[in-house]
Amino acid sequence: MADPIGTVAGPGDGANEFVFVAPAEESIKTGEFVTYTVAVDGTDRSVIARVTNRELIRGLPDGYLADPGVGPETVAATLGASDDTELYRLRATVVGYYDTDMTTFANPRQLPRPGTPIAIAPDRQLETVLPNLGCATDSRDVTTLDGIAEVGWLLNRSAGATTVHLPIEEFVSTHLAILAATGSGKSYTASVLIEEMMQPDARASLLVFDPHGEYDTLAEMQGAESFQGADGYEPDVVYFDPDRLHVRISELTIGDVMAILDDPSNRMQERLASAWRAMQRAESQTWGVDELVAEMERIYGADDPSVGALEWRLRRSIQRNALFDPERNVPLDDIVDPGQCTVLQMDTLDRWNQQLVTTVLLRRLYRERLDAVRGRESSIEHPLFAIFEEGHRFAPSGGDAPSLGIMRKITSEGRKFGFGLGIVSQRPSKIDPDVLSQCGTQVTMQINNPADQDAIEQSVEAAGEDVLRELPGLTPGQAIVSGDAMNTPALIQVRERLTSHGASSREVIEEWREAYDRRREEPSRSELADFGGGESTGPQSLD
Ligand SMILES: Nc1ncnc2c1ncn2[C@@H]1O[C@H](COP(=O)(O)OP(=O)(O)OP(=O)(O)O)[C@@H](O)[C@H]1O
Repeated sequence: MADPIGTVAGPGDGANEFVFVAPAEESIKTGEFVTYTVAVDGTDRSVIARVTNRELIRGLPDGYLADPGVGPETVAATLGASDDTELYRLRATVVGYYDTDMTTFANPRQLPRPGTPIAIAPDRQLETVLPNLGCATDSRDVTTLDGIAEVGWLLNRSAGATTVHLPIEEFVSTHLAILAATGSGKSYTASVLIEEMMQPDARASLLVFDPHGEYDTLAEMQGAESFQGADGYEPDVVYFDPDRLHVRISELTIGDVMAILDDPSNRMQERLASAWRAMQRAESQTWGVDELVAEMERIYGADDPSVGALEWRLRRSIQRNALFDPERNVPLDDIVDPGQCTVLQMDTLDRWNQQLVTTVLLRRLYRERLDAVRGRESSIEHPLFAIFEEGHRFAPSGGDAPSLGIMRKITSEGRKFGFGLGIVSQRPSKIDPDVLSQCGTQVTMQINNPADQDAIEQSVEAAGEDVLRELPGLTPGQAIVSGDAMNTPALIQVRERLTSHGASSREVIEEWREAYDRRREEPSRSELADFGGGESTGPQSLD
């Protein structure tokens, strides 16, 4: 065991809790991982525990400290106190010992006895056992493993001392949530994970649904040396701009059309549904509003008033919306491929069109994955991972987005079909609770809003109360990682991106000052007029 830094004093309040005492110079922070040795069924086990609280139990008397002009060392020297005058009482919760057969933590079912020495858990041990990497020992060089994502390092340790790697397979198959207040580093962290998934040892097939155009700089991965494989691999980053995002009309369901037409009457619904079914049975699936209206007229007659009203609505809502097309859709072959990250740029589409294009695309992708897994012909023979910036927009808790149904289906069943979702959001309380609670791995960053904190507490079961208490105090780039990809939650500093960050907020003051300087350097209108330039109606026009 490493050098002891404290000694167990006795049990704590909770069943898994104990208290230990340590001198001040050890400066152990809450969230730190400590270790002790205990015999379990005759075998010595190295147990890990998380520090949850610390309080000063003996320090210099307040009366002496009241004078800010006198330093604590002087007070201590005056009192004849030695260096260990300050003592801390720390509470810790037992995480467990690493069971190499189960490759996760096991509960030792006993607390350390008073007097047991406590040490800081070694970096190498934590790197091996904190994330769910399935290691067969409790201390190995995890950097040599394939398919892992280096996300950052333990926050309580010095920069880079204890790196944290997440198993990519785990978070892509059981879904991921990245939750944080605006400006706390959500898209930064998502980009770090994307970079890791596009490395030569993972070669992921990724789709990024980007409503704000925040992922433009991922293109830097192409051609960058750190992304190149020995066999010539390099990631392909494909941007799909809004002009290329189309929904083929025949791919809409009758439910989508009813929602698009904004509450048609019962009579209209009946007419539309029978014509729609007839069109879907037709051999050619490249039909538009004209063909659909002709079918309704064939069934109900050209004079039918409901058909007339429907025609008007269909032309206004579908035919005049450039998103819908009788023929064109988003070719799946163009957007999914191993080693390819496709960014669907939706920034110029309104929210409704963003939801519609996403709904239809997700349904198609899901169907292809279902066919692939069931042994039927499929155009997507490999697993997929789709990331949603503004995730609450596509799976809102109010249930009013057409995309919600397919998002729920994929989060509840996608695992079986190799289709994972990553939800990025600044409003966890606005995400559908079913979708959020199905996200097996969570990266949670600074959150101040109480409603959002509650939503996290309810859905992110894996992160215990004591860890979630840290949320308001985090700064940008700091995160709690919990869930399936971890054996126990940990507080981390997310590493720096390899590509540059495209979503930084603008430096307003700097931009004002620069604009002011530029303006001062430009000759003024009257100066231009003096030189015979500009559009002055001054003396020259009088000539
Ligand atoms: N891990 C990190 N390392 C260094 N800087 C970071 C890190 N994470 C975030 N930042 C800084 O914080 C800023 C905000 O991050 P980011 O753009 O990801 O926020 P966001 O939560 O996505 O915000 P928004 O909701 O506005 O999109 C970044 O521009 C970057 O400067």
